[in-house]
Amino acid sequence: MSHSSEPRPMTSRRSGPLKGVAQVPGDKSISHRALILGALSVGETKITGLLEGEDVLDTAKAMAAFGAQVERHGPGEWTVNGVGVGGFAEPEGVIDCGNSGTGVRLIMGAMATTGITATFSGDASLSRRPMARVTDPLALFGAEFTAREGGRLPITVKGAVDPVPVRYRTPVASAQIKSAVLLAGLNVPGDTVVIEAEPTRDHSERMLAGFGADIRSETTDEGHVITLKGRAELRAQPVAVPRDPSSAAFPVAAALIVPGSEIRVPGVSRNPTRDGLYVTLLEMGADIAFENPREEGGEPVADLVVRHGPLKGVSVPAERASSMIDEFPILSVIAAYADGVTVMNGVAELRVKESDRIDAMARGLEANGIRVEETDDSMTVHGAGNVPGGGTAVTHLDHRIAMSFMVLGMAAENPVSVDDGSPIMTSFPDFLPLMQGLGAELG
Ligand SMILES: O=C(O)C1=C[C@@H](OP(=O)(O)O)[C@@H](O)[C@H](O)C1
Ligand SMILES: C=C(OP(=O)(O)O)C(=O)O
Repeated sequence: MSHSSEPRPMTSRRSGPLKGVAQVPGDKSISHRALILGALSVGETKITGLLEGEDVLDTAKAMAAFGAQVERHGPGEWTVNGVGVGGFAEPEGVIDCGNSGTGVRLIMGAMATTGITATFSGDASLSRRPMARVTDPLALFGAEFTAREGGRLPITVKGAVDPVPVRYRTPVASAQIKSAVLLAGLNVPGDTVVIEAEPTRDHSERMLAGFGADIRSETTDEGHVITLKGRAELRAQPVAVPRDPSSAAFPVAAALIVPGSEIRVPGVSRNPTRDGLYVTLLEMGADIAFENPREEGGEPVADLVVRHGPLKGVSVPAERASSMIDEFPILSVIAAYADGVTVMNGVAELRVKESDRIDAMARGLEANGIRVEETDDSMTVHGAGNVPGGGTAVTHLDHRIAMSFMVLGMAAENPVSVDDGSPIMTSFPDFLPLMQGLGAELG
C-alpha cells in the first residue's frame, strides 16, 4: 500500500484538559514480527491485538505473496498458516513495503537464504532510505542484490541456494539490521552470530525463542552477542501483541503539556529496550504512574496514568538513544513546553528514518517560535514554558512528524498545522478519533 493518497492538511488548537482512557494500538515492531514468524512456522499462529496500520498490512500482504495463508477474523485478530523455515514460494509480483523500513528490511532477511528471487519497492520516503545496511550482511550469506543507485529501493534479491552462516557486528545500533541477519540465519546450517555495541529492541530474540528457536543473548567483552542455531523448525504460537509505547507517547505527551489533563493509557509495553522516553520524562519531572505491572504476550506491560505538571529540560545521554529512537520527535515537542534546555545526544540515526527527523523537527519547531540547534548527531530545544505556534510543519511522509506537531498545537498560543497528516495511517490509524475522544481539538 504505497502512500499515494492526496495530502491531508491538519490543524490542532489549544485544547481544554484532556481526560479519559487512551486505548493505543498494538506494537508495530511486534506486529511485523508476529506475521513474519507466523509465516515461517509450521501450523497456525493466532495473533490478537495486531496493529492494523498500513505498514503492518503491507507485511501481511507480503507474507501471503510468499505463500503463507494470512487471514483477518476481526479487529486485530488474525491467523497465519505458515510455510515453515525455508518454505517461501517465489512471489509473482513486486513486494511493495509502502512506508515501512522494518517491513522491507526484515522480509529481505527472511527470504535471503531461500533459493528464490523477489523484488521489493516502497513509497518515496522508503525509496530514499539506506538499504546497504541490510544487503551488505545478507550478501555474506551468499544472497545477491540488484539495487538502484546508492543501494536504494527498488531492490531485487536473489536468495542464496547454499547459504553459509555469518558472524556480523552491526555498524550502527539497529534492531532492523540485527533482525534481518537473524531471520536469514534461520535457514542456514550452523550458528549465525550478531554482535551489537549497545543492545537494541529485543522483540525478535524474544519471539524467536517463543517459537522454539535455539537463540541466546549474552554480554561479553565484544558487546551484546546474539547466537542463533540455524535450520531451526519454528512452531506456530499464539501472539498477544502489547500496546505500542511509541504510539502511547503521543497521548502521554499531550496530557503532560495541556493544563488540567489526566489520562490513563492501559496495557503499554514496558520492555526495557523501548523504555527510554519514559525514563527521560521522569527525569524531566513528569507525573506518570505505572500501575498494575504484569506480563502479556512475553513482554512486561503496565497501565500508565499521566497528569499535567511542570517539566524541566534535561540532557539525554547517547547510550539511551536506541531505547527511544522513535520518540525524539515527540520529546522535542515536550521539551518546547519544559523550562530550560533539552539536549538529545547520539541521534544521527534520526537522519535516515521516514524523514530526516532532526531537520523536520527543527524547521517545524522554528516555524512555531521555538529555538532549536542541531549538529550531525544532536538536537537542542530551548524550552520557554510557552509555545507561540501559528506555523505549518512539513511532514515529508513521516507519521511521527505529523503526530508530534498535532500534539504541539494542543497547548500552543496559536493553532499549529501540518501540510500532510495522511502518513499517520501507517502506525496509528485511530490517532484522530482517539485524541478527539480525550478532548483534543484537531482535524
Ligand atoms: O526493528 C524494529 O521494529 C524497529 C527498529 C528501529 O529502526 P532501526 O533498526 O533502523 O534503528 C525503529 O526506528 C523502527 O521504528 C522499528
Ligand atoms: C522508523 C520507523 O519505522 P520504520 O523504520 O519501520 O519505517 C518508525 O515507526 O518511527
